[in-house]
Amino acid sequence: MDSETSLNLPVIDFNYLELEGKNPKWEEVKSQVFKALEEFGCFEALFDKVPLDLRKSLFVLLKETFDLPLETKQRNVYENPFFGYIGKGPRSPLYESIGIDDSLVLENVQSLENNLWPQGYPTFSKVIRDFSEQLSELDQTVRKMVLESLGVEKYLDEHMNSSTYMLRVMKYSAPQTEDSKMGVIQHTDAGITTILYQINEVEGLEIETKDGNWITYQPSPHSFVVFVGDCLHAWTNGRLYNAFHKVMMRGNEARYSAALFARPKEGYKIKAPEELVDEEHPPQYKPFDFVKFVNYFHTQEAQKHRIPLKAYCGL
Ligand SMILES: O=C(O)CCC(=O)C(=O)O
Ligand SMILES: [Fe+2]
Repeated sequence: MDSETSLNLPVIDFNYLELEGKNPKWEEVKSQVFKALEEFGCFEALFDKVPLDLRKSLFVLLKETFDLPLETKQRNVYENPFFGYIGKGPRSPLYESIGIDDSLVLENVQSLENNLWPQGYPTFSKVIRDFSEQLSELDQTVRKMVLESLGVEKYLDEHMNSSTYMLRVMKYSAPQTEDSKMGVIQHTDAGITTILYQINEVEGLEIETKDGNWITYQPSPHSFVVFVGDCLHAWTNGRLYNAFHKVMMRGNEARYSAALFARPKEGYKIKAPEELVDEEHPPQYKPFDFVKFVNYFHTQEAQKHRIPLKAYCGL
């Protein structure tokens, strides 16, 4: 691939898409989605359904949230690596985040709200919930298109019902001159899909192509980045690619982002449907439980491997 001319993510327009029934626009977008996810493992989605007001409110709220005292944020620390507050660490000294599990359910967001603001802050919960719901719509559209493209839409209900969402909001502090610029080290996302929104227009996200070039994503208030995670890569028996990505900070402004992660529910075994396994496509992974895989993913042993999923259950 010519590294000078092709270093842009595919851009796919989800505006004016009719969701009901088969129509030419749906088919056109669907084929763009599948091609992008096969080749790049991700794409930039134009999706104006999320109102700009909501995005602006989210920015204000996240600044307020991360400006709270560390002790307040740390009231939300749990053993489970998905949940709650993750503070700056030796491997990612600029990064902090808060994970809100099942953030489409208002009560879940409210319990975080009450922890952060004991006097209450209903706008926080409403904005987080509404934003999560809008992103989940885009996610469901993409996953429906993937299953249709593979001719396995009969599994759509099972596929959707066996997954759950978490919204993670993130802040990357601006590096001081002598700090490393590393925001998040290169990784693939472990779950099914990720819909990422860069809240302020501070660059930083970089995505690796199959041939080892890095694309710098140019943030825009109108676009979201959709990623295939390890579980969808495995479920499609390797047909969809799971791209490495990382965050490198530059400049002197903090960066805020939010990501909706779809992941399999605990106890659900990820196994490629039989339709996707044949002589031409031999099975690539043993069936696995996501939670057990993530526990492995966080071990030092897993970190030695470029592709932890292959080390864990590759065939
Ligand atoms: O903040 C970003 O742009 C990327 C974050 C990320 O890759 C992740 O949380 O998995
Ligand atoms: Fe990621």
